[in-house]
Amino acid sequence: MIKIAPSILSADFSKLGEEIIAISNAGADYIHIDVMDGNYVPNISFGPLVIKSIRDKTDKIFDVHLMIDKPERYIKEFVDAGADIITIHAESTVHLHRTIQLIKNFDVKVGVSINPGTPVNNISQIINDIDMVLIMSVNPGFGGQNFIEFSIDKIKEVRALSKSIDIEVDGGINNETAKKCITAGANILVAGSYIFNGDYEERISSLKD
Ligand SMILES: O=C(CO)[C@@H](O)[C@H](O)COP(=O)(O)O
Ligand SMILES: [Fe+2]
Repeated sequence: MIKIAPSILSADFSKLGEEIIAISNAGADYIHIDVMDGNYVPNISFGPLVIKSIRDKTDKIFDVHLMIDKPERYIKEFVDAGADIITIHAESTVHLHRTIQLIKNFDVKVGVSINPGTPVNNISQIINDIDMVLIMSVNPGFGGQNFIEFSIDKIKEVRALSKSIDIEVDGGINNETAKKCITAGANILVAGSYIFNGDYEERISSLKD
């Protein structure tokens, strides 16, 4: 089953609540929430207070993608804000294994993401401890970038390590790149600009098809 996770980074922030409701009604499986600290990535988005304020707009899974340095400092805040899945970057913490255990101690799922320049090998040691691998198919920080083609090989590599793990792909996803990702073994697709720049329902079903 392919799941679609619209990234609200491309939503209209002036009416975020309405956007969450619209994207949920259009068939989103997850709501992908990009948290950026202006340090780990060269952009600043929003934090737990904003997430909390939209939590009651939908029952969909809140898929929180933390692009922040030392995410171990804020896990409790994101759990309290309503995160269902918390994904941290392998490059963002010195103590990856410890931070994974910290997240697992709360009742939420844990994902680990790797940037385009990070080899899959960097997460082979912890892959059996986590629920999801998030392959970044652009350099993190901004929506609307072009898909990096070698991400396809990385998806295949992760799928070879685990038949059952969730593999999410994030960055430059459209109906063409989606096909390649799914064929390579991904089962969750994040899409921001592709979905929010069109008819939400049509775009979500074109990704699923
Ligand atoms: O995490 C990120 C960017 O760092 C993403 O979730 C983007 O928001 C995806 O945007 P598109 O590439 O689909 O426009
Ligand atoms: Fe993301």
